[in-house]
Amino acid sequence: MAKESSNGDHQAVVRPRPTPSPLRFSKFFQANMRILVSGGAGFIGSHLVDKLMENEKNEVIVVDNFFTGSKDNLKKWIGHPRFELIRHDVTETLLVEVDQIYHLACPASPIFYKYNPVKTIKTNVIGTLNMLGLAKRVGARILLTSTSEVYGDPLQHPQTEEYWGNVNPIGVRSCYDEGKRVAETLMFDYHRQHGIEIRIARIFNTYGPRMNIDDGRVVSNFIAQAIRGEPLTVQAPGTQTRSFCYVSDMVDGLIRLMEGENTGPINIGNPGEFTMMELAENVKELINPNVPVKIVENTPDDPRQRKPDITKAKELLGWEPTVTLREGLPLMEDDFRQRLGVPSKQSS
Ligand SMILES: NC(=O)c1ccc[n+]([C@@H]2O[C@H](COP(=O)([O-])OP(=O)(O)OC[C@H]3O[C@@H](n4cnc5c(N)ncnc54)[C@H](O)[C@@H]3O)[C@@H](O)[C@H]2O)c1
Ligand SMILES: O=c1ccn([C@@H]2O[C@H](COP(=O)(O)OP(=O)(O)O[C@H]3OC[C@@H](O)[C@H](O)[C@H]3O)[C@@H](O)[C@H]2O)c(=O)[nH]1
Repeated sequence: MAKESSNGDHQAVVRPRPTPSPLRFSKFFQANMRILVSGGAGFIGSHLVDKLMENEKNEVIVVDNFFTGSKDNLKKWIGHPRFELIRHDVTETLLVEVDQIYHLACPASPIFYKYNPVKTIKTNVIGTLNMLGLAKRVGARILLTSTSEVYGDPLQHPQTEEYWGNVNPIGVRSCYDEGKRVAETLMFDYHRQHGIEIRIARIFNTYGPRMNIDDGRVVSNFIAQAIRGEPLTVQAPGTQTRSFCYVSDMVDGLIRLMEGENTGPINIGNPGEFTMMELAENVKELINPNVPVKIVENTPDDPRQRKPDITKAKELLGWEPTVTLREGLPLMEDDFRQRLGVPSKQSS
């Protein structure tokens, strides 16, 4: 049933949507788009919710188990008539009626996804199965936030979507990277077998306000350390690279992917590439030149280089990032200073 289109996208014969509820034919019915965001209390999810809520035609339902997310991230929407927040673990089934599903639920920081690896796999596999089952039942379009980690420790640089990756199946990161690879497989199998409308975003390292202060990822660690006047902990050797995307650019890319006609997978990330030593130098220069850099031990299987090829995103979504690292870091600093209660020298 599946066809390959000229741009290499897979297109299955889309099955007809289930008949809408009779309420939809009522003259009083307001034809809103009802959108489910799993993991919507987290970092990227809560920014996505803010953007979706700007459109008065959208109703947003967030489900989250609050493992790494928090109600605080959504406090401005709690009680809003177009918004609902449900404490729910995606490894359990969910019965709601929605038109679109953004499926983000999954811990993203290595220290959190390694904390309970079996649970991380269950979230990726059973959680994605449950979301796909829901999409199939109600005829919703579903977007999965996959990751650049599906490329593992990449032997191709920069990474294009055609690259199949170099992933350790039995390592300490496997619960996450192999989990996301299975999640992508499930998405395509539901698409080919059941005609579900799918979208897959391969997200590269994203940063911005609202990241947990103790999230453990490198940008949040360095900014919190610089504000507190502590050494910046560069994990050895410090020559490993990452490409950092500001969260507003990411949200824009995710919505374009959902609204467009391409299944993906599509890389969404900022191609600006930095070594961890260069990132530390930028944070020092912009936030606190007095903090030292301290080389600390790394963790197993840390990818040595990572940079997205975003040709597809540019061509198919008309998307490219607009916020540079040096513009984004100070925006995140303001948010961290507020939450840490440490005003900048100028404002104190
Ligand atoms: N931020 C990045 O750099 C990045 C990069 C690649 C992919 N991603 C993906 O984007 C998504 C969001 O990442 P983030 O950075 O916002 O992380 P995050 O940890 O801030 O958000 C994840 C959210 O999912 C919730 N969650 C976790 N397990 C759940 C479960 N079993 N049931 C219900 N809710 C659950 C958490 O409580 C949290 O609110 C994740 O799927 C992640 O894999 C993020
Ligand atoms: O304090 C720190 C933390 C991390 N690092 C280094 O910074 C680099 C980035 O580490 P992070 O923990 O921020 O994130 P990673 O790139 O390893 O993984 C991320 O990849 C993409 C997403 O799927 C996830 O958000 C996350 O898994 C690594 O090389 C790590 O060794 C430091 O040098 N110091």
